[in-house]
Amino acid sequence: MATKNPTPRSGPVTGGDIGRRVAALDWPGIVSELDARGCAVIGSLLTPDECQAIVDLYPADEKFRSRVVMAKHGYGRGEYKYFAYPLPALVEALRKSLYPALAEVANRWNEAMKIDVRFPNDHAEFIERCHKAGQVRPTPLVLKYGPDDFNCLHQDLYGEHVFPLQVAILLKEPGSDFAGGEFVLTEQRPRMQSRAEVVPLGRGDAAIFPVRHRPVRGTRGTYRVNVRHGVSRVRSGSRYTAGIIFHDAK
Ligand SMILES: O=C(O)CCC(=O)C(=O)O
Ligand SMILES: [Fe+2]
Repeated sequence: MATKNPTPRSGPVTGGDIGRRVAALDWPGIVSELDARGCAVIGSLLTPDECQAIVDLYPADEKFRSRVVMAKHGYGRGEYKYFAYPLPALVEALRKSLYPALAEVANRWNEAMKIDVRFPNDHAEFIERCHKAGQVRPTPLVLKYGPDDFNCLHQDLYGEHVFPLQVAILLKEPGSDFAGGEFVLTEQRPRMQSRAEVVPLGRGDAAIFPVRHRPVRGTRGTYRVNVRHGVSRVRSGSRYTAGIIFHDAK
């Protein structure tokens, strides 16, 4: 399941190296995991220093457009903040460089699910489509969980335009920084009960998963499986994640 990035580098958190790092990933392996299971893990996409640099941004309110206290909305327990534009260089580089390979998957999936929408291979072009439709607010975010915090199963839909895949990067080390707090996906097939998958992540690992649904081939053709994601209860310590969502919000 995990595709290891062989050369994670440490160094300044500029985002300058991310494009090359993403290009060097085993994309055929990632794509075949996405097609077969709906989820793929990129091992060590970010270095520990890069993870910490994102965690360190969290208190800097000027970098964010809003803060959400999850319990207030019934979303779970814990909090998150959406970045403001311009995004930090590292986050912008991740959003831009991860997009093109995922757009190819998204286009194939939409074709399989008989959904007419197709995605350009350049993220800036897709964002222009969002902005023209009034989806102008950036969606990349940082989530922060403490003891007993959790994230209810949900889908990150923010308007008419939806890019079908998203990425979550774990920024803390399970086992030492926190316990519990597993990343969970559930899949609901038509007329069947839901099935859960726990996705094991280490610090710096990135999970790629469907925003809303994915195609699964059955005996009577391809059908849509409804997917939701969330986080189980953090048993102790502090857990942070960075979420890269490719569509913007109304
Ligand atoms: O904290 C997590 O692992 C889940 C984050 C999440 O819901 C997201 O990135 O959209
Ligand atoms: Fe989410």
